[in-house]
Amino acid sequence: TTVTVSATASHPIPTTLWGQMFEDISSGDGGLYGELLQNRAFQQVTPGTSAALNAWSAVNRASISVVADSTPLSNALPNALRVQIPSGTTGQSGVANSGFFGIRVNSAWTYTASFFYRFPTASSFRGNAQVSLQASNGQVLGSATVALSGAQTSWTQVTVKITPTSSPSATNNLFVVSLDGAAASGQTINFGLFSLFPPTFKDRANGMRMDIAEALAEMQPSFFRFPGGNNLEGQTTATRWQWNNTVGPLTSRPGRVGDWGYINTDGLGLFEYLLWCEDVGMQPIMAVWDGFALGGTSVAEAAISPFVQQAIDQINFVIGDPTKSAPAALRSSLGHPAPFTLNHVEIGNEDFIGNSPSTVGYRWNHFATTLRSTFPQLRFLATSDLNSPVLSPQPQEWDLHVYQTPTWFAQNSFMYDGMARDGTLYFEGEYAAISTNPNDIFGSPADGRLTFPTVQSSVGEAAFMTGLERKLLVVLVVIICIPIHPGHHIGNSDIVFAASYAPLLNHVSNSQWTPNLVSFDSANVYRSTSFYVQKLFSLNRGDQYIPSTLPSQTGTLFWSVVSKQTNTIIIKVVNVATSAQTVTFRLPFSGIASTGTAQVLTGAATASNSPTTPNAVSPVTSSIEPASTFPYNAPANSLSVLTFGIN
Ligand SMILES: [NH3+][C@H]1C[C@H](O)[C@@H](O)[C@@H]1CO
Repeated sequence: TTVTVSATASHPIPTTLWGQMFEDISSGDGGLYGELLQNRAFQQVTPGTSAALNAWSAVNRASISVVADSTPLSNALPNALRVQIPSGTTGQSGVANSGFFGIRVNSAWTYTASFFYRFPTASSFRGNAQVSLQASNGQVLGSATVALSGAQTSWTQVTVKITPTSSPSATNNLFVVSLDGAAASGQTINFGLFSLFPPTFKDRANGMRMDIAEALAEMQPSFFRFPGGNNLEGQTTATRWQWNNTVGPLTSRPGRVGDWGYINTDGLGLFEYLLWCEDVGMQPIMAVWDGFALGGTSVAEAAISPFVQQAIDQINFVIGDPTKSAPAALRSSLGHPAPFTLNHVEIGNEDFIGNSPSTVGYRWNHFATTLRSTFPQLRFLATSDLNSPVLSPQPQEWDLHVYQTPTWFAQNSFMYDGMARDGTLYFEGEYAAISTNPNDIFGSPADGRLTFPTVQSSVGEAAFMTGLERKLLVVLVVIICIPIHPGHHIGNSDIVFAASYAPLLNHVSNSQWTPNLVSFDSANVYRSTSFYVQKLFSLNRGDQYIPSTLPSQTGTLFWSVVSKQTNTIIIKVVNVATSAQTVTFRLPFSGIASTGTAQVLTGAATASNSPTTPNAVSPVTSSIEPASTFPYNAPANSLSVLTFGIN
């Protein structure tokens, strides 16, 4: 295959092209969000049930139960953990939390632990609670003490620091709050809102788990879509994600039953998402709920305006003027008086699911009409099927999703070339090769579903991504006597402004969806082969697109050429075949450097990075010798990023 590369760029590469899609799908609580305790505040549980005690256990004969406290910690957190220390107990007695399928104990870290407590009945008890991290055999790995008083009948919070003395490799450790059984014999204490945080990314209070945050930041994403995805929608209108329930003190956050089968604490809330975007250098692509819940209910047209108002308030929390808007004033009071960066707001999620198409017409109309007139500087994304039904007002931007086979992705890198050129922009908001079975994309692993990305699925995605990066061949309508300046183009600009793999992140011990870009357990982060593809594209995105001979749409070799600051050329070559192939580039540039680098991701088609083989496949860097006629031998199942200087 010979590829002729143009001497001049045709388009700028949108700075937002590569980024991340996030929702809490075994990825927020117990994952990116730094809180290490599961069910820390007994949110959304039914007192007296065993489910209410999820992740909690009694230590040394204490009797424990979740109660609806007669004087609740807050309106948002009505439940308390009642602990009764039995009479005649010797040794430490109390409660233990097992975390999210484990708790990593690291002696290099200082943990911050806290809880609220009150004595429902005043007592003469004065004594210490021991707050500790313990191995499963009871060995104390780190601990601190805090004085409790039986005179304390109203809620009060205590906080301690714990620096473990060892770093066991085992993660089946426990967080324990206990009292001396003899001293506390017969005492009853109510506890609420426990918390255990390790150090966080950029040391943010209520922040992100460092190793996961660092892995995500390593990809240098330019945007972050949140809060969903399905998890925006709620199974019912009442359980939808509501921005105002996710901001302010944790005692004001009731949590919600999420859309992936577990309770969300909403400790990772709108303000944390926005600070996270700033910390990583991403702009938000923020969704607002648009009147459809996944259980199938749509808000009636006549009842929709309060929900439109809630979306206005959510947007004003992000960008409003604190002197004019209460939500903006709330943002300011939380420490961010300046507006956050926000350019794109998505209205709903997947408004093609179930019966949502039957009501998306009026729902979109009300949300888009009102929001566009309220915030003319923002662009709003539709997420229904493209122009089906036809929406009014016409969407400025669409979020399209595709989950398919590796072969589909390899053969559909021209998907956007046929899109109408009418100024509409596209966000490929969710895409991933998730199954090798075209007849059962969303099936089980036994039926072709991937548990982790494989080299084959990742390379298929890479082929597709060369198409996202490539802009439509510019059809230059030469208008007589209007000189076309080199580098300028008329008729068409890039139409894909953003793309993100989905889902981004999952806990391997409790997945709701596979495969994912990054996986983790309580102590490790697993970067998938698709993560490396995303990272290679993101870190080598260049700033100008350079046209070249088009690949064959159904071939097995794909490429895209970009330039960076005019003096660097980056060629991405994808070979989805199971044998190596040579592609010869005809390079018209002057001053081609004699050496350059190749970063190559390749391996056996079914190879994956996983907990058992965490580093099976990662990019390997070697040198290349580019020239005006430059043959490159692309390995089987590979993405190669070739970089060299020109002048
Ligand atoms: N069903 C997928 C589509 C939806 O938007 C996401 O929540 C799911 C996983 O990425």
